[in-house]
Amino acid sequence: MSGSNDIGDVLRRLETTIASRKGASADSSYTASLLAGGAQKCAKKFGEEAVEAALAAVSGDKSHLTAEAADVLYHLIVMLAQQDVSLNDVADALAAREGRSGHDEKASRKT
Ligand SMILES: N=c1c2ncn([C@@H]3O[C@H](COP(=O)(O)OP(=O)(O)OP(=O)(O)O)[C@@H](O)[C@H]3O)c2ncn1[C@@H]1O[C@H](COP(=O)(O)O)[C@@H](O)[C@H]1O
Repeated sequence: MSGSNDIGDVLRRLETTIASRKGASADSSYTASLLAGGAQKCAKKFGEEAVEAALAAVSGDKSHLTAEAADVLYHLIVMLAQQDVSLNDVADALAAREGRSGHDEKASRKT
C-alpha cells in the first residue's frame, strides 16, 4: 500500500496502475492479460464480478460484499481503460446528474 485510503486517491492510483499495464506482458500482469483479451474479456469479467457482488449483498455477508465490491471497482476501471474512458469522464457524467432525482429523470424520458 502506498498513499492514503481516501477513495478518490485509491481509485486514481488504481487507474494509473491499470493504464501502466497497457502493452505489458500478460504473464507478469493480470491486468495486462485482461486488456489483451479486449472488450469482450474485460466486459465478461466485469459482469461476473458484478453478479458476485450482487449475490454477496443478498447473502448479508458485509465483509464478503466489501471484497466483491473491490473486485467490481477494479474490473470496472479495467473495462473503462480498455475503452479509453477515464474516471474523470465518469465523474463528469455523475456530476451532471447531481440534484436531479432519478424519478424525475425517468419521467422526462417518457414524455
Ligand atoms: N485491485 C486489483 C485486483 N482486484 C482483483 N484482482 C484480480 O482479479 C481476479 C478476480 O478474478 P476471479 O475471482 O474470478 O479469480 P480467477 O478465477 O483467478 O480469475 P480468472 O482466471 O477467471 O480471470 C483475481 O485474479 C484477482 O487477483 C485484482 N488484480 C489487480 N489489482 C490491482 O492491479 C494492480 C496491478 O496488478 P497486475 O496487473 O497483476 O500487476 C495490483 O497491484 C492491484 O493494485
